[in-house]
Amino acid sequence: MLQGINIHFCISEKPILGEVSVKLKPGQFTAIIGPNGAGKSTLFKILTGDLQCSRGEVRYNGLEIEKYKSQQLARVRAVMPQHSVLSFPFSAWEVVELGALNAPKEIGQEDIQEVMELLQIWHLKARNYNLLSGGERQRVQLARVLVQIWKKQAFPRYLLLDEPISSMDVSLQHLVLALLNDLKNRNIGVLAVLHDLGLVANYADQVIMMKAGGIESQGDLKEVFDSKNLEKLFGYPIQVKKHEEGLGIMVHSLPLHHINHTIKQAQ
Ligand SMILES: Nc1ncnc2c1ncn2[C@@H]1O[C@H](COP(=O)(O)OP(=O)(O)OP(=O)(O)O)[C@@H](O)[C@H]1O
Repeated sequence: MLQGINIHFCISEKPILGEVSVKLKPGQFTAIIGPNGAGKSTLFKILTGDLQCSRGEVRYNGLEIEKYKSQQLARVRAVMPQHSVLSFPFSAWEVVELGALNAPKEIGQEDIQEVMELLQIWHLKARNYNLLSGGERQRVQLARVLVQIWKKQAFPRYLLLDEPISSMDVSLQHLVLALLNDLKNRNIGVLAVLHDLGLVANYADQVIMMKAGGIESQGDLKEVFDSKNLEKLFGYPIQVKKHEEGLGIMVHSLPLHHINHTIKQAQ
């Protein structure tokens, strides 16, 4: 299990996170959602080890993150940050290959090709990464972290992704989320910061709802992901409904002019 226990984080004595505790189980897809500035990326960076919390602790499979050597930690968790800037003109292939540096030795060229084909970026392999589109770059970065954890291991592992599909078109978003769901069978826990509530509703098992540096609710999607909690979280009317023909869950936010109209009618 990946645990964040009583995490506090301050910048120049200003609290950014206060008393945050989260649990991420292997074999589950957990989404972190919440309004802008809620502290999602800060929590994400603390869980990955990129930031140190002021108080509290992070544990991977029971062991404190500080006790792992960097190579050991790379075997237990792979991280895709929100932005990855490269100062060298690496090809897409070379960027994905970087994931193999942190992977067990048996990862081969055929594994890298398999991952790139699954993410539909094999044809981009020789292209300069910096000149790719936003959605193409995201898939290359995703391929890099998938390569890192591609080979099955006996112990639970974790894949942490900060807004991994924000630049992708709708068809690729579904392709990627379905692929991430398949990783659950490899005893991998997936944690993703996501803004698209419709996708969260249909792919996540667990949800962590964050607001103002704290956790509003967390738990099974079926239990916490409802209109009432989402309206409270975002301060905006949001409807969550089951599709009439059983084709998943639909999330709908009314356009602002309809809301203003309804308020005026009620006055
Ligand atoms: N280095 C920093 N210095 C000062 N304030 C910071 C710093 N990093 C984050 N913050 C503040 O901490 C709060 C949480 O930021 P964070 O990036 O974690 O939010 P978020 O939930 O990921 O937001 P978004 O949805 O907009 O990406 C924000 O108010 C932000 O301005």
